[in-house]
Amino acid sequence: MVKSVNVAIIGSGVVGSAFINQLKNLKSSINFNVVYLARSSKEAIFSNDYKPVDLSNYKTSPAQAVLPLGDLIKFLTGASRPTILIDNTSNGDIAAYYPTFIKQGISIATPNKKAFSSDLKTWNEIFESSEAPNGGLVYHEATVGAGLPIIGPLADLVSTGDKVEKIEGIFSGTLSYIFNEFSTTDAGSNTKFSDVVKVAKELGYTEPDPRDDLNGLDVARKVTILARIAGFEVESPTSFPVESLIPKALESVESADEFLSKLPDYDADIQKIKEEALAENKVLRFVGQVDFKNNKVSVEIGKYGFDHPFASLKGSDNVVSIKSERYPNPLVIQGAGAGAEVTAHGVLADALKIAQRIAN
Ligand SMILES: NC(=O)C1=CN([C@@H]2O[C@H](COP(=O)(O)OP(=O)(O)OC[C@H]3O[C@@H](n4cnc5c(N)ncnc54)[C@H](OP(=O)(O)O)[C@@H]3O)[C@@H](O)[C@H]2O)C=CC1
Ligand SMILES: N[C@@H](CC=O)C(=O)O
Ligand code: NA
Repeated sequence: MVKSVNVAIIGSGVVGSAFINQLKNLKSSINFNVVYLARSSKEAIFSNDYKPVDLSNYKTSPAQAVLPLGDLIKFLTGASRPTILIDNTSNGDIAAYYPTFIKQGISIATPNKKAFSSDLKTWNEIFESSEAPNGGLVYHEATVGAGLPIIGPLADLVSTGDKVEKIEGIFSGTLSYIFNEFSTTDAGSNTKFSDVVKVAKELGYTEPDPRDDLNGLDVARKVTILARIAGFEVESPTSFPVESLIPKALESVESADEFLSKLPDYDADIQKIKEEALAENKVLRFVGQVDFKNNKVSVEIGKYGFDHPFASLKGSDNVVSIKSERYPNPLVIQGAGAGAEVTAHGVLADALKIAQRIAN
């Protein structure tokens, strides 16, 4: 008999629409029955008899108001099959509801960092609920380095007894792209910082509001997640030093659009820092670090010599180096760390792993 799982998808933006497309073309022995699709924060497609949502025309199909989260849980647990919730939003309220979903036996696959990088209490609640009998499973590989295999391998090292000493890397696809384009070894380059920020947004690398990348918080969230997996009890992503690239005068600007329109006025400031680095034969890179020996977690802009591996990164590449007892020469993982397709495949691969464990 063919095994099946029910799937509820929230969000059809940059990552969500790529996810839906990949799911539509998935060849699997397990049947993924999409019973709920919130295509925006207002509209959802579902029917009370759990009829599969037609993914070929979800953008135009008749829709209803999205279900409040409590009602969504009732709807999903009312079905006879196990359910995977795919949260393709960056919404904090949905993230705060994860423990409730999991306690009700609903599994989660998501690229949304919010739940895993807020307070430590929520982190503990999520994983304790997941390990309890009948708890839902939780996979979140795409919360760090998009589809790159970082969380899985790090968790495997730790669960088999390795001791992590240091994790260091470039964890933002957006900031990698921006600095790879803006701060190069080429003294003749006249690329403007604000122009590259706009391109990074157009390419789908940024958070819905690019200020969440530029203020360092997105990197701080990823560093928090990796530190916690490695056993470092980080209280929150604001409990350690995080450098921001937002000009002081623009900190209180209301909208992302207004911020982007005013950013060119401050190009000269970051241009000066770049030129100072260039005079020392160095480039600027935005780096996160967890250093167990020195009990230090940090997120900051640094200067790196032309021959440093960070200096030759391309595009939106992330690179993470994990130094441990077993890997005194660090384990290094590198590749595209943002973008619709690479993120969606990370989420879909997680959904497949869950389905293989729970489908019936
Ligand atoms: N883009 C990338 O390269 C990567 C993204 N991620 C993560 O993936 C997630 C999605 O990012 P991205 O696709 O770029 O973001 P988008 O803004 O493009 O998409 C978010 C989607 O979620 C919807 N949404 C928001 N709140 C709700 C809600 N309460 N109910 C239903 N739908 C809702 C939005 O609808 P509406 O427009 O109506 O608000 C929109 O469709 C984020 O958590 C991000 O951090 C992770 C790795 C890489
Ligand atoms: N905005 C993020 C998206 C992935 O997490 C980034 O640029 O890395
Ligand atoms: Na990843």
